[in-house]
Amino acid sequence: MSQPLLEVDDLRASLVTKYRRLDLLNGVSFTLDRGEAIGLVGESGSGKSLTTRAIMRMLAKGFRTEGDIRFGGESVLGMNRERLRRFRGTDVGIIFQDPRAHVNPVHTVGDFLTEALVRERGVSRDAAERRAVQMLDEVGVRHAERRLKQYPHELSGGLLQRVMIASVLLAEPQLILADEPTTALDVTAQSDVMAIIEEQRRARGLSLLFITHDLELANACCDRLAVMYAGEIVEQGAHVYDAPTHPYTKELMGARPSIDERLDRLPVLEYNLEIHEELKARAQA
Ligand SMILES: Nc1ncnc2c1ncn2[C@@H]1O[C@H](COP(=O)(O)OP(=O)(O)OP(=O)(O)O)[C@@H](O)[C@H]1O
Repeated sequence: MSQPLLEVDDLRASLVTKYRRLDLLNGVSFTLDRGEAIGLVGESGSGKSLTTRAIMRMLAKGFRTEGDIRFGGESVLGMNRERLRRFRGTDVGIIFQDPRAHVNPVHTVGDFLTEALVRERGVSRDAAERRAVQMLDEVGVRHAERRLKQYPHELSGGLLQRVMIASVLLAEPQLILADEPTTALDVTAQSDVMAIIEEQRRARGLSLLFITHDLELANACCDRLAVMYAGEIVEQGAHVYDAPTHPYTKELMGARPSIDERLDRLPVLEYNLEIHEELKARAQA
């Protein structure tokens, strides 16, 4: 069998202060193959974001990380500063919940999209702009050339999230890490943005680590689910949604929104049509 792209093995994170030690991740283990999507699901505070920050070595000072994280067989915890920069900037693309918190408000969309290409890859400004326009087009941003001249505050949240997706794809990563990428958006933008991430990921054969509290959305987009509770993965696999075994997963299933709400939120993709048809039939029954 080929080696997984990402291996997380007995990951532990604790916050150590002068007076106490808080164990927040208690032995998280999972693997992600090339081209595979895994949904890391759990309620607020279960440890999803800490897990992703630990993978990216972005935990704040005071955290102690133990365990093993390998990317393409290489230890992430052993990466030197330069390698870590490439890991974060090129190997892995991160899409965050709130795009506004991750763009410089005084830089244009064009500057944001072309900066890394020009500075890190030596691409000429003209060529970088052409690539940016093409990528915006691919993620469904119309009037792309005009958008390059605009500032983030001139764009809606959904549009800005598409710009973030374009910027991630321009770096040609192998893994996309999406941390609640649609939570801050309105319902229509949510399903559009998720559909774009999914289309692009599948077209490019990328792996996806999708962090969400939304079990249904994760099930619609991912090959496997891993359910987190209190800093641990309590259950994982391809059949978690259809046949949950852990009481906490069953509880999460019970807390799902109504069928109508669920229909609105799911991205309408070809491979999801079956789920939509089933939900519609149940709504009409
Ligand atoms: N800097 C910190 N100091 C103290 N506790 C922290 C810190 N960061 C996270 N925690 C705690 O770690 C636990 C896991 O947090 P984490 O942010 O990973 O949860 P989450 O599942 O991503 O939730 P959410 O969906 O709300 O982001 C929570 O109990 C949180 O309060």
